Amino acid sequence: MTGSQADNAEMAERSAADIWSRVKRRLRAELGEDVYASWFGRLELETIDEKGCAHLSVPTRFLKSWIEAHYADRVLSVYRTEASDVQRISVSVRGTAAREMPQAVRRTGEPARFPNSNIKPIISNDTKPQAPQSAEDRETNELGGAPLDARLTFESFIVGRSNNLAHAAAERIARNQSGSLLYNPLYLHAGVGLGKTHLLHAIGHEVRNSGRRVIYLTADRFMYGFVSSLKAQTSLAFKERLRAIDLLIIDDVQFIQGKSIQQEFGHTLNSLIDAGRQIVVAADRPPTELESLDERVRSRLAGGLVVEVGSLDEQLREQILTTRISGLQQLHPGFEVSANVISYIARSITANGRDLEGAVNRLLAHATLTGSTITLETAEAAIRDLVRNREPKRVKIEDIQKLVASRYNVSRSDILSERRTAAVVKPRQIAMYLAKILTLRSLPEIGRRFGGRDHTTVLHAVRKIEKALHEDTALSDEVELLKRMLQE
Ligand SMILES: Nc1ncnc2c1ncn2[C@@H]1O[C@H](COP(=O)(O)OP(=O)(O)OP(=O)(O)O)[C@@H](O)[C@H]1O
Repeated sequence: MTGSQADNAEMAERSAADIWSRVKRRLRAELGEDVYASWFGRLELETIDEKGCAHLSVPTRFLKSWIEAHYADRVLSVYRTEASDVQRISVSVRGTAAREMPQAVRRTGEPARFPNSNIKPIISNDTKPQAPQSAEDRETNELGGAPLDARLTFESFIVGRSNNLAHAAAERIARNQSGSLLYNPLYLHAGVGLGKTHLLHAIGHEVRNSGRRVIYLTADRFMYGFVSSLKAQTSLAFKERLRAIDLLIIDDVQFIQGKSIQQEFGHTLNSLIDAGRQIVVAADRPPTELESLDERVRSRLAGGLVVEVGSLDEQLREQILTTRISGLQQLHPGFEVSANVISYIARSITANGRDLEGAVNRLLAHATLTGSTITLETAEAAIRDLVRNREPKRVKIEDIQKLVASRYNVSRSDILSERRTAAVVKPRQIAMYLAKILTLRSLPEIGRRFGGRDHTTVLHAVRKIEKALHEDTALSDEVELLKRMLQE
């Protein structure tokens, strides 16, 4: 590198760092100190490549998947406010970043090259409308709606035993032109990566293609839209606009928080339903278990059709893999994956659709980087960490009690006892909270396992800790650490 090239690289690096500081400042201002500290405090910029992808990194897989699932759109849009040439972002786990970004020159300002550029970044501007085309698009933008991903349609959704009811209900609603509403709201719930968001987007596309007005919001976008309209004293206009659309889709409703926002959410639900507008929501749990939501909102959500999307069985996993691979083959004609390899992956990756997608991307990266055929051995090596790291671990209530007791210097029998001193109450409540979120046990069952307590005591503990986690960053870090230790 010549002296002036080095100077240019240094300048580019400095300006990328300045922009990144401004992006972080904006995120902090928009999301508030608590949310920022919990999720973005350790987010770093690694590099920006020549295709305009900002490669960010975090120290843990957990942070990566949380940011991807809940804040990807927001980070991209804030980034683009500061640097309009940034087209997309990708988040990796530090330490694995080098593996995932084989030729990126990290933090140098030198352009990076990505031979496997067909591996989709988590959110790309390509899937967004480039410029508002219509009044409807403008309205969607004003309301802070998220774009619909062009890949997530009914055509690309594979139907099996575990999701046929959800699929049928979604399709019925999307194709209903009769003017009378069938199920309102439609409430889909499922564990992580089982296709809820895919179905929501599919409904959105279908309804929008029929000329009706659709807005797709994630819970945080709903909260953000409402809070910023309040700040700008335009909340009435916001509500009116929201009520004027035909279909409101809200993803991840379990994250709607805050008393006034919940009230507003409840009013919005009521007035849209009363005005004959369709609502479709998705969450990671049934409405009865949305413990942090107001009772009236919960019952309104439960008042339509509630459908669970079950886990993907092996046959469904195989079909999803086959469809994804044949989609990619249109772009990469040489990308061949044998039936043996597909069934090996379908047997090995059982957790969710997102991991299946990750596995296919790994195979493609392997094939395009090495140019070699994918054998069972290469597939096994390519997905090894996905299989090992992502397999959900069964957490036992007893282990939770033991770990929390030792962390807080009390005994397990203290936790099970009737003692009510602060030194025992707090760890007991944390242990109950962890039991609720890390195991499939019901509240009454957890109560029984905590010295024969009533389920309302458990519910109280869960709510108390959930609230405290939002207010106390140190506690939130502490609980996060306990969670990880239990799942490791
Ligand atoms: N039945 C299916 N057919 C095709 N693809 C599927 C199916 N189920 C899941 N997927 C794919 O799996 C990935 C994860 O699905 P999706 O994002 O819809 O999950 P989710 O249930 O919304 O999870 P989360 O709660 O984490 O947001 C997506 O790429 C999706 O297209």
